[in-house]
Amino acid sequence: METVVDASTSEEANGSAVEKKPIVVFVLGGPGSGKGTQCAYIVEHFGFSHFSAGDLLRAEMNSGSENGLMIRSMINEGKIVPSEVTVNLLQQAMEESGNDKFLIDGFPRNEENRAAFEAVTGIEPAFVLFFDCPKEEMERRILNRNQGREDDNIETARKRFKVFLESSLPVVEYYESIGKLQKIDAARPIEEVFESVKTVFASINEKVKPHGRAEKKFTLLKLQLKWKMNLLRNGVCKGY
Ligand SMILES: Nc1ncnc2c1ncn2[C@@H]1O[C@H](COP(=O)(O)OP(=O)(O)O)[C@@H](O)[C@H]1O
Ligand SMILES: Nc1ccn([C@H]2C[C@H](O)[C@@H](COP(=O)(O)OP(=O)(O)O)O2)c(=O)n1
Ligand SMILES: [Mg+2]
Repeated sequence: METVVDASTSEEANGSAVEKKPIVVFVLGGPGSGKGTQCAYIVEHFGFSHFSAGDLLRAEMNSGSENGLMIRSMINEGKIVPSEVTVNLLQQAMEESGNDKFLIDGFPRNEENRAAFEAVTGIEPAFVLFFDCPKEEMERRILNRNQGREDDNIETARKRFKVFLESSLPVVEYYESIGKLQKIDAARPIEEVFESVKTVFASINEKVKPHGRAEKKFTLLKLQLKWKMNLLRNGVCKGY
């Protein structure tokens, strides 16, 4: 499988200026495949900021915001929350982080998520990690997770698997078709899975060198400006 790295640089339309772009890695896999677990290790070893779309949605749901009830009912039905909400939360978290290397976990979960993120931020992932795990193993892990999540019950888990097959797998296949997918066998012990993950990151690390402090700040300022311009052009949620 080919690894296509958006090597954090891109040519401007006029071909002259070379701009540093934030590095985004999407982390996909069925519910319970081990995305969050592996992301914690990646953060430790490779200096990324980790944002789980599900965690951000749960925080929003518990914050008493006007979207709270809608988010809760979607999550408990195993459905995917409208991209407008999720992309906003991700964008805000990225802006506030001060980092320019992001692991986006559990996103994009459908084509709408994928297109909205790209339209709003103008960012395409450097590559996409996909944790491949049999359904029975994911089910076991979810039922043993013990994090007090309302959606970690057998009925909701089955609905989530169905949504994963119908809506998320096509996105995984899309990234495979453009050579950006890094598939990892997730049905092994945590340390073994991480060995494979490390190999993927080590091989791209040379090209995805951390930016210096000044560069980071400049990249972030440019990013914020670009997002604001995208918002002006597209409206807050039109064009999704
Ligand atoms: N490779 C693994 N083998 C066994 N259990 C795992 C493995 N990876 C994660 N787990 C456990 O499975 C559950 C789901 O993992 P998590 O990282 O939350 O998955 P996801 O974010 O994909 O839903 C957690 O309780 C976690 O400790
Ligand atoms: N991009 C996303 C990510 C999660 N959600 C909602 C729907 C998902 O079933 C829940 C839980 O997602 P989360 O990634 O935390 O779940 P897992 O870690 O895969 O078990 O959140 C969403 O609507 N859109
Ligand atoms: Mg998770």
